[in-house]
Amino acid sequence: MLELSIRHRQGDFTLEADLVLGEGLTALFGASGSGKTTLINIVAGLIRPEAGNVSFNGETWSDASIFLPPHRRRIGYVFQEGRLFPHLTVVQNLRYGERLLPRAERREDLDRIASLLGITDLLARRPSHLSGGEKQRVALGRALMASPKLLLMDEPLSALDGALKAQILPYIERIRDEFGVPILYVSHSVEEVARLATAVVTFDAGRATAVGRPDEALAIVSQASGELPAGNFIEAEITGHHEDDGLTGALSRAGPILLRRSSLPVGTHVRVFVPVSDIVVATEAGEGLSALNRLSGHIVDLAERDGGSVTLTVNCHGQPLIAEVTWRSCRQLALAPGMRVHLLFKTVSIASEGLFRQAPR
Ligand SMILES: Nc1ncnc2c1ncn2[C@@H]1O[C@H](COP(=O)(O)OP(=O)(O)OP(=O)(O)O)[C@@H](O)[C@H]1O
Repeated sequence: MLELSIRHRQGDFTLEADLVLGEGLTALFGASGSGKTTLINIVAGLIRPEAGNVSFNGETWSDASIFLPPHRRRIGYVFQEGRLFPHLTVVQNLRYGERLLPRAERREDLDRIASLLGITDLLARRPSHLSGGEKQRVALGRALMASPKLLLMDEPLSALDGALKAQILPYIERIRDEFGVPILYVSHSVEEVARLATAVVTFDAGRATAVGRPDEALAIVSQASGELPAGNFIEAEITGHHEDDGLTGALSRAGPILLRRSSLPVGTHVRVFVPVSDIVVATEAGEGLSALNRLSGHIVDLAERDGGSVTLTVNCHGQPLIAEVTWRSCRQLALAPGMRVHLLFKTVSIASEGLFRQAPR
């Protein structure tokens, strides 16, 4: 567990963070210049914070009198561009990762890591003979070879194009799921956060805030980034594939959901993205509608927005969902906090890119 309570000023900018981060992958998300890299550098021991403490699993890394240098923290660091050593082969780059470790502490097996990352056939090559995606997989392998207690990834995919990113994401998922090493992951991409994060910290002008559940954080993140329309991320588990009509069923806390046919196996945990604008609010469960998805819950919040609309937050059995209606609909339906409503959306509102596979729980 990483505990961080710090304040650090650099020029006109001040970073403040009071965080407790556990297992899994914590995404650090925020606008450019909001302090994500500064936080990563403080954790890595590259910056000593002006005030406060950093500790990991009970060991103090930084306080008023202690400042552990980076190599004593056992951290793996993966940068935007892999920063491989050009004169070393892939296998030598991987071995370099463990050079600072005493022999007795070398836990990682090179063959296992190479096979996990799909780089076994590349071991004899030099970085100049690798693609961008292959280089980044080697960089991940080198970080793992150091048997790190914590992995820091600072936008590891941002230098890659969309297709390459999609190839690397499953490897990062495997690291998250199979290594049991906590990961701090800086990203500007909602898609990466939706797919990878088990926790989210948002950054706003130097203020770092842990946001409760990832699905709530993602609603904030997707709105802030403009990358996706405002939407809901519903956590669900694939329950079955309906061969007769080509649909896939999933079960969320809010109830069953029908998706377009997916190739994900039964039991897979997913986050399902449903755009706010695709949700229809009804006070009665009507018949004769084509929308296959009908979830119900109680209104917990009504917030007026610019442009004559109202944002509703509905608690559907513990799954918060956001919908937007016009003021006119809000008045006509007499929507008010505490009222029970039904939320309808079409299966086709869930794009195949809006289905994000999750770590098993
Ligand atoms: N050495 C420094 N001296 C003074 N100001 C600095 C220094 N390093 C960074 N800053 C400022 O601190 C702020 C936070 O920078 P940081 O790199 O942590 O942001 P970030 O959220 O990682 O941004 P990006 O997403 O663009 O990488 C910025 O306003 C930056 O200009």
